[in-house]
Amino acid sequence: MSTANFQTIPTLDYSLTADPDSRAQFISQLRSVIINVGFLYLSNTPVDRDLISKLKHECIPRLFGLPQEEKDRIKMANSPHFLGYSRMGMELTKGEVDWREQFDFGTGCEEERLLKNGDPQYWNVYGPSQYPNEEQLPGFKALFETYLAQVSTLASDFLRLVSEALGLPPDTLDQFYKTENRMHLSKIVKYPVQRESRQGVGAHYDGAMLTFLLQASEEHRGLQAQNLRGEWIDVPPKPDTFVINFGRSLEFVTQGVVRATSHRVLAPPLDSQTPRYSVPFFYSGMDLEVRVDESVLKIPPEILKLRDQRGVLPETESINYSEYAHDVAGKVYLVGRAKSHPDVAERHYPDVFKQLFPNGMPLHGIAY
Ligand SMILES: O=C(O)CCC(=O)C(=O)O
Ligand SMILES: [Fe+2]
Repeated sequence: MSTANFQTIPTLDYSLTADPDSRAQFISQLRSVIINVGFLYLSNTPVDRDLISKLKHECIPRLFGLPQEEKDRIKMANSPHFLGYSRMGMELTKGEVDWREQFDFGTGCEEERLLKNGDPQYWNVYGPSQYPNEEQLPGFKALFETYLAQVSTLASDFLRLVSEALGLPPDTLDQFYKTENRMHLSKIVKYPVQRESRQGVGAHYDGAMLTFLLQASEEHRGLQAQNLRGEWIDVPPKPDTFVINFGRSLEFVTQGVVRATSHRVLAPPLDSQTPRYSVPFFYSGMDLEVRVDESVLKIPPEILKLRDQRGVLPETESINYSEYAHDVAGKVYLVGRAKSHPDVAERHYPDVFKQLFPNGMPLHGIAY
């Protein structure tokens, strides 16, 4: 199947997992993909198609069409949990502006967690989301929460398939997700046609073990993944699929068997008539105290051999999340969020901000 110098992204059919014979075929395809590509389309998932259609065609355009003052009312700078609305130009990747407007939402965590003196600051990364007023966007909160619940279940089931593809018992990776009250992060993103630069999102790795991406504008390319030769390969929207990719935490615990693949988004070209919308869901609610570098899994030699045959992962243009080599997952998450959103960090985590930005606020990270 796919090789490490992939030119296209493979599609896996989730319905194969329903039957024991075809399930084995699925697991073997998944094994090749996690080792060599680190990106796939997943078709025939149980996530409700009507729900997705409503989200794409009704909710998302209305969400971005809200009056600016209602969006600013729920701005991310209000939230120590890095949840809420970010205007265009408020987010950085590798210190450069990402030209996207977005809402960040978390799953669960309706209540604020009350921290006591001495509790680690990163416990505060979980907390309530900020939703627009119900009157302004009737039904949106309920619909999006249902969507997130369905994708969370899919992600948790998919993680078991990954364990099996690694030649391990299905529940092996569940050990990193034991805490009851955890939060997964999702975003609803708009990449407008714009003139400043083509950086929709700069080259990066994701941190969470799994990302489930809904490409919500069928007419737009833009997402690209980097193969072993360093070439940027298009990941165009494919109807009725999710794009799945794997993050640095999973790469660490699997001794590099699973590829965390560098990716980026190009903003729509100037002759586009429409913006590009997407909805990434990060299976990010790992136990905050986990040190992934100390939790490396014992992987059967025949699987390690496949990794070695793939070859060494090259330097890519992505550099982020190397902190997993020495920090607990909660700290890595906090630092990652603070680098992307310095204005939020300055307000809620001033000492983290000072460490990361000793020369003060980067040009475009100023709180509005
Ligand atoms: O919008 C997309 O298609 C991907 C976004 C992404 O890679 C991210 O937010 O981590
Ligand atoms: Fe990403």
